[in-house]
Amino acid sequence: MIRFENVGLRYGMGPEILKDLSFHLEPQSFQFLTGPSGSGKTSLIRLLFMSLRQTRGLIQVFGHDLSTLDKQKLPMLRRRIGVVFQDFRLLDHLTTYENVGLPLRVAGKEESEYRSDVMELLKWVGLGERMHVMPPVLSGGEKQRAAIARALITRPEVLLADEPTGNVDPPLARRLLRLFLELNKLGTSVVIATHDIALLEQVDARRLVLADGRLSVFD
Ligand SMILES: Nc1ncnc2c1ncn2[C@@H]1O[C@H](COP(=O)(O)OP(=O)(O)OP(=O)(O)O)[C@@H](O)[C@H]1O
Repeated sequence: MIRFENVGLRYGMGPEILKDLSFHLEPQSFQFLTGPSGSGKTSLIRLLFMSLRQTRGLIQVFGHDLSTLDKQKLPMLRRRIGVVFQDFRLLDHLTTYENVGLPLRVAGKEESEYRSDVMELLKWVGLGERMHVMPPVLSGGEKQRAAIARALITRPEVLLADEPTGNVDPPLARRLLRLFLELNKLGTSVVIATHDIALLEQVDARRLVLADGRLSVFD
């Protein structure tokens, strides 16, 4: 589904922060991405989402080699990947409902086509009662779930989540984890970047571990 071969990354003229990364994200797989602060988890998520270009090596996404891909095809590939950023990136002037529906609106869909899907998804993440309020009045955990719902509304084949439990208490973190596992059972490949040990210990899942720029994979 997504394949890395000897991928390296440096920012500008700085040192190489990711070195010789080689791994494969399989369809319907579930994995944690972990490693100390500053080890490059967010950078790797950005490479997977194609919002950052590798400085060397090969990245194949859904069978397309990114170094030779026509740039106009990027949005089409990105639509198949959902991403939850560490800072949520919700639009404060739109309601929760509108934020979650936005990816479909941008893709040219009519509201009547997606209204019931958005409402159902918001209920699934426990925000059924909060859909008409603006993000500034949502709690950290509610914002997190709104960002997750927005990432899922396009039914992506891969979900990337960067520290999705960074702003929530342990019971909510467990609920979010259950949500990701449920999503994975429905067929989505899930990558959760985290250094939350308590979260990692709850599931016996594949681990991608970054340290000193290198990646070790524990199946
Ligand atoms: N835009 C950038 N320009 C230059 N250096 C950057 C940039 N973004 C990240 N870095 C550097 O790359 C390294 C990896 O950062 P990254 O944010 O990917 O790590 P992380 O594992 O996600 O960290 P954390 O767990 O603290 O969020 C760090 O040394 C960081 O300073």
